[in-house]
Amino acid sequence: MRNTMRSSSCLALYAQIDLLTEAGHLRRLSAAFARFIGSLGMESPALMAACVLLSELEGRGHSCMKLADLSGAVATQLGWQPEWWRDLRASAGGWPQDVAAWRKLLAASEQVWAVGDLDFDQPLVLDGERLYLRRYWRDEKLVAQAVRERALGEVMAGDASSSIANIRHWLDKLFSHASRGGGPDWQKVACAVAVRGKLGIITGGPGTGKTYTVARLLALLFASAGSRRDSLRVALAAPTGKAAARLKQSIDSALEELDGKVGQELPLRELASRMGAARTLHSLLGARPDTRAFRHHAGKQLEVDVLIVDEASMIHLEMMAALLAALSAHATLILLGDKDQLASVEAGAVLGDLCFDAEAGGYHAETLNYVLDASGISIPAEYAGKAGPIAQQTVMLRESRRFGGPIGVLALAVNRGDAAATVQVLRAPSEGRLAWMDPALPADALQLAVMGREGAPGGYSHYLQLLKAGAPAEQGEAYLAWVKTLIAAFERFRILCAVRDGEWGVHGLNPTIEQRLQSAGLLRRNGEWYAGRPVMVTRNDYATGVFNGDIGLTLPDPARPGAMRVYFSDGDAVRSVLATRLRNVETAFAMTVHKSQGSEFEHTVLALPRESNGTLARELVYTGITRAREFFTLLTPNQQVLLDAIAQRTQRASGLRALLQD
Ligand SMILES: Nc1ncnc2c1ncn2[C@@H]1O[C@H](COP(=O)(O)OP(=O)(O)OP(=O)(O)O)[C@@H](O)[C@H]1O
Repeated sequence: MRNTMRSSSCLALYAQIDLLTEAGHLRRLSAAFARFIGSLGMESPALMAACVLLSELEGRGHSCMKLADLSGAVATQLGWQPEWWRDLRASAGGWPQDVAAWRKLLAASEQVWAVGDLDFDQPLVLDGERLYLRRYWRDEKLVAQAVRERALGEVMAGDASSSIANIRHWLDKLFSHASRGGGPDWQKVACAVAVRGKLGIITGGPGTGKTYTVARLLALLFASAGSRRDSLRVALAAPTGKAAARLKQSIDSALEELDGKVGQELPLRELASRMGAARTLHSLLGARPDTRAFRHHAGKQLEVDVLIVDEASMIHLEMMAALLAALSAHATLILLGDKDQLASVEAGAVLGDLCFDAEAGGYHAETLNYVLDASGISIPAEYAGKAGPIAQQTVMLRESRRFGGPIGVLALAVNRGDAAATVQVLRAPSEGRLAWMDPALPADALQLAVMGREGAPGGYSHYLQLLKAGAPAEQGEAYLAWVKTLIAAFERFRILCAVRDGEWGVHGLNPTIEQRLQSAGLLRRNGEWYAGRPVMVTRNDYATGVFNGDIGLTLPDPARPGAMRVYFSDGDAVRSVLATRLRNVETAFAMTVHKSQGSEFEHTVLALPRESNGTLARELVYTGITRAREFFTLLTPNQQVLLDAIAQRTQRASGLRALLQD
């Protein structure tokens, strides 16, 4: 009886949810989630609608839903058409008027734990004016508490004055040059700040020297470790294998160069040789098949003293919570990343939240005095302020060493949201560095794939011609050297898409590029696994050791005539898997901007779709542009989509920022 009554009040809503799901506007998961919550207690249409919206927002990376957004902003966040929103509201019958009414309704629901009330482990959590899935609420609390404790914790153990003198000695040695722009040397400041506590956050755009700085920070940490120097355990990690390999390579070469500089005083080369390979966060934490739990956690922490994590913008909330739980209180955590890049695909915008004050600085007098003593640098008064504890341990690098020229200017204009300047840079002469195809046709993308463009020739022919020239006759090392050359040539060019579906999405472009390369005589497709097929792994596979986002090239197996293997670059090494063993892969001539994070290509092409779907934002365009090392080409079938994207910032609902600032 109760069930029938319960369901009948929600019949119209469920019918509407089903319609929206069938039309592809809702994830099937969202409807199932709402029904599941409904099965746990009294169903009310407004609660069920809130569940559907919360689940949709989670799918877009939001860790919670602000009740204030239920008056309409949610529809914009989801990129919904006005009529979908209108129909959903109408089918719910009454829609709570305001935040207070929503709070009252949710707090009275037996499926919701209103923080402060008795906790029955309900699946939904109402914290102030935000509604959460319980695990995200828990993760936000954990991350906030752990980073605050680190930032507020012990600074400068031992005899502080002698420690500071030692830091000053080493910083002067490691940063013997003057800052180029005449302003403070933020790289030196970043090292001083990071070495004083258990948390250091270094953010900055591409080429601002994050890795350059962290190599010096590492030397400084060794130098300040005193008698513990020889046993200092340092681990390097990043969200993807590729980013981890890049981090390791850059740190190794920077330490090599520094070794000459520091001389006998610090056996840097020897200390660095004990560091081991950089790992993905999954591998560092000990991911296990078929479970979200890691081998390392609060009860079995990582055995490291210093953990350096690159590309931190890609770390999602759940991963950051797991990482912080697994890191002991005595260990130093250094996060590197570009706060303005796209946030993780999964929920959370952790680096963005942590770096909220990074641009302004917001340094307390205590921080300013410490930096002056430890580095001799007087941070200008405009960066003084009253920001929270995390900001005191955060430094933004502001001068790009590598990323000057038109691409750098374009990235800055987009990052500022300056549409006029963006169009101006795109239209200005750039000696071939930049090209803007507007309005673009899919044929332009195909042409770029086959031969590049004027000023940036090649496209995918770079590696396909090498492939055509053939493998060396010998197997073994000679074959692997050839594979490495091919992978490096493939990595020179890439087409990035803002979306997955449609003619301008990866699903549309990949098959047409394949066909075009074939008709140009650059590819010989004979079946699914043909020589030269680039693939991206779409799901972690522990059996074959390949992970979501890994990119490999399909090539003949030299040991087995007729068989194909997929070769993945692994730092300096190459590993391979028999092609037929790879189950979750897709062709990767075109890939999404999201998946391109942590990679750079000599020539990057960014293709925007014809229609704005409301979710394209500035961070996506900025991330796409900053994947280009030498040449950038923008394809816009409709210029307005670019302008709309630049005008829109990704605002992910999260309570983390507020928790960090308390
Ligand atoms: N202070 C400096 N003096 C001289 N060269 C520098 C300095 N800082 C950075 N560089 C050089 O600038 C280039 C870019 O630096 P680096 O790779 O560290 O930047 P990054 O911020 O880590 O870039 P990415 O965003 O690609 O990770 C490197 O070649 C590096 O050696």
